[in-house]
Amino acid sequence: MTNDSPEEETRPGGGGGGAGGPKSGRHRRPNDNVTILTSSADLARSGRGRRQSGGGGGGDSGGASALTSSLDLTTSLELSIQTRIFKIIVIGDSNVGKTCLTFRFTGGSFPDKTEATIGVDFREKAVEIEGETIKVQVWDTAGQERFRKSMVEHYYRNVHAVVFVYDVTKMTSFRNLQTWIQECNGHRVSASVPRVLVGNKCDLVDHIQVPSNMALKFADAHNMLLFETSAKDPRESQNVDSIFMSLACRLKAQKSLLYRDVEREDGRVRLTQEAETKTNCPC
Ligand SMILES: Nc1nc2c(ncn2[C@@H]2O[C@H](COP(=O)(O)OP(=O)(O)OP(=O)(O)O)[C@@H](O)[C@H]2O)c(=O)[nH]1
Repeated sequence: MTNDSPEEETRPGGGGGGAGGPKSGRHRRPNDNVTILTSSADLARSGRGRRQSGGGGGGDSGGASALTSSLDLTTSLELSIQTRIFKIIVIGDSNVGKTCLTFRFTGGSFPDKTEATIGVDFREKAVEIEGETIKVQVWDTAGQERFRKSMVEHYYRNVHAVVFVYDVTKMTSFRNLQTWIQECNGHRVSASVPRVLVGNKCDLVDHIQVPSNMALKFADAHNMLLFETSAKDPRESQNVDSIFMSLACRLKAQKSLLYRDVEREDGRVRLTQEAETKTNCPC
């Protein structure tokens, strides 16, 4: 808690480790076709956000005004419904930096001060991928058992992607990943839900306990991509973005879970589940 392309299935190879330098191609940076809209204001500006409806115009007759309001409302409804939301949960031991990573992605900075997350904190960011605005809803979960036990069911319900985080300077946080994965599996998260592994605090180069090759082996064994990064080091901010953007790209390429299409029938709006979507997301 603060005070405050689908990813290709082929895993890039190579070694290398600490923050800052080239990361052996393990994580990919967002392609130029991917735009991050930093706030809900951006969302509105992009023409996809909610529009204000109602409020009669100067010379309109009552009927025309009502019709305009009705059309505005329909348009507004369509636009808001058409924005897909991807729920991504961030899981891992207490103190590994889950809050800081989510803060870096959604707020673009490193929080001055953090406290243990209680339950869950939600952070959201609108991003544009191949011309579509998508809301990435990040669930920053509590690492401490006592702050999470009543919430666990909610974490995994309708989740679209899972980010497992460990602290590269703390071997126990890496060893505990097994438990986090078991918990995730225990909540019947589908195999089609993408998972990634994140080693955080790479800026602490003199204190690294988890070698990159060990983490890579673990990631391979669990069919996950590995990102080694730092929420603190501003030079790593693009890599932090890449964690979430790669997932968003991959999710966009999959069948949508939340997106609903709007169909009109006799002037009425009908909501239907979206059919399979095919994209060529370049991420
Ligand atoms: N050096 C360094 N410190 C970090 C980094 N990320 C987080 N921290 C520090 O690690 C501590 C814990 O960070 P949080 O983001 O609150 O950890 P958390 O995983 O959310 O913890 P819980 O809410 O208890 O689950 C804080 O003191 C952060 O300042 C990083 O990349 N580098």
